[in-house]
Amino acid sequence: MNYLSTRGRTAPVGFSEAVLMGLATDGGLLLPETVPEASPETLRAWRRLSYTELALEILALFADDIPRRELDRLVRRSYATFDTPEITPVVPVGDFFVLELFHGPTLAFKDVALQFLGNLFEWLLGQRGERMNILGATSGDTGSAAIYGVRGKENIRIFILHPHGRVSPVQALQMTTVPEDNVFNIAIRGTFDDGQAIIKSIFEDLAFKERYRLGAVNSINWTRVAAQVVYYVYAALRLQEREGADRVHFAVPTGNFGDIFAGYLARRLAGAAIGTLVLATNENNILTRFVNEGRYVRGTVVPTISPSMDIQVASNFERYLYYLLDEDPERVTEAMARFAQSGELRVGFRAQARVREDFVSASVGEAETLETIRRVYEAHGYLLDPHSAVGVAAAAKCRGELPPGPLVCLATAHPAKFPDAVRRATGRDPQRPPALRGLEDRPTRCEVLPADEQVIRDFIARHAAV
Ligand SMILES: Cc1ncc(COP(=O)(O)O)c(C=O)c1O
Ligand SMILES: N[C@@H](CCOP(=O)(O)O)C(=O)O
Repeated sequence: MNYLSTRGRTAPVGFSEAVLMGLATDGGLLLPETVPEASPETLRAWRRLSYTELALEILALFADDIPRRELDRLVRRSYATFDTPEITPVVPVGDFFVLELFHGPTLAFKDVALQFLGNLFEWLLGQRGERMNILGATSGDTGSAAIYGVRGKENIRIFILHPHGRVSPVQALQMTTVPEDNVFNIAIRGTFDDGQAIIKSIFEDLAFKERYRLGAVNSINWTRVAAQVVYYVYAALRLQEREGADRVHFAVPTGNFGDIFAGYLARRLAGAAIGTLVLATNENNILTRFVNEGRYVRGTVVPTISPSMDIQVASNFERYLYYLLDEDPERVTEAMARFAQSGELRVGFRAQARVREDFVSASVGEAETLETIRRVYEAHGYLLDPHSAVGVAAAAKCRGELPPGPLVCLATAHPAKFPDAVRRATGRDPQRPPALRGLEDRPTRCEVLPADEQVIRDFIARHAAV
């Protein structure tokens, strides 16, 4: 399988190169040259597979230059760190289902891809006798999941930028209490969008990227998306088996558009099993406005009680745009340049109609999020974190637009990562799982720096392994 850039000016590369390249050399994002489609017979056979077996089948479609035995070993090792053999259990809650994606080491959906990517990086670098300095930006969850994915790995150092004071206290502690000296935390005085813009700009400086052998852990990296496709297919097949459902709908709390883009690809891969995708946003609702009005207009980031979704410029939107603009890299390049300049991007009526076929969308405010946590807890004894609650609330708003069939709401983080919001909603503190106990008692390491690209470059130059 070859990977192409959304901007068309990077020579096609194989999977391993794509993993190491991260951002395409022309500043675009890598995509497989064709999206594989599973036949009805294959989907039926996949129903019998465990999560790890299914992950192997799906990842093998994308990672075809990794020997299958090695891929199998990497997949098993990655998911052995989860606290349930189901990896991503599908749990009934009233008249919908929750897909619990928080059973990995840092209690958020990011672990599903980042445990795998950490092991994959280590293996690829070991094969080549190379080292890597990872550079990432986080609004709270990618950071700790990436750090836990590579902590202590010999040939890797990791630099994570998070917005100072804009992640939850638990998220900050998860990142900054990791003692391994290959981990560097940087709290920038700015937003996640500032951090993401800085890292993309640094990756675009190919001489710097090459000199410091920079790698990406954000959903810039194709592996992130590929590994997230698995749980959509897994949940849909489980419910087809258990409920006799034809098609399963998904509600996805969305920020950087990585998770729902994985859902979009899962539907292309397993079209017969996956129905409508509900794109759920908090007050930072640029994507909802795009789906409902066809205009993608950058706003100011508003801090919310679902801080990991406090994003205005959604990185993976460019990957979706590539398909929307008929896989024409010139049009994507032009559209992205226009957006960078004016902060606005519009698509025509035909494209808008396609968007409406791909997604339904609603934006959810703070009061509705809290009310959803309270209502679901009181009615079903199930505690949602505020991000997952945005998904559940948006799905309720869009219910009339969904054809018949089971609805699965993605639970993207454990409620204990956001105890303040949960307490406000329900009057009780979520129980802390063992992974979070004692965090406050550990020493922290973090550098607070301005959101300034040159300052970040200097920091990397001082601490990177070359
Ligand atoms: C808990 C949680 N939910 C939802 C999201 C949104 O996911 P995405 O950025 O892939 O759209 C994030 C951040 O990525 C998150 O950390
Ligand atoms: N919400 C994310 C933002 C970064 O998204 P990514 O999927 O591109 O890594 C986070 O928790 O950091």
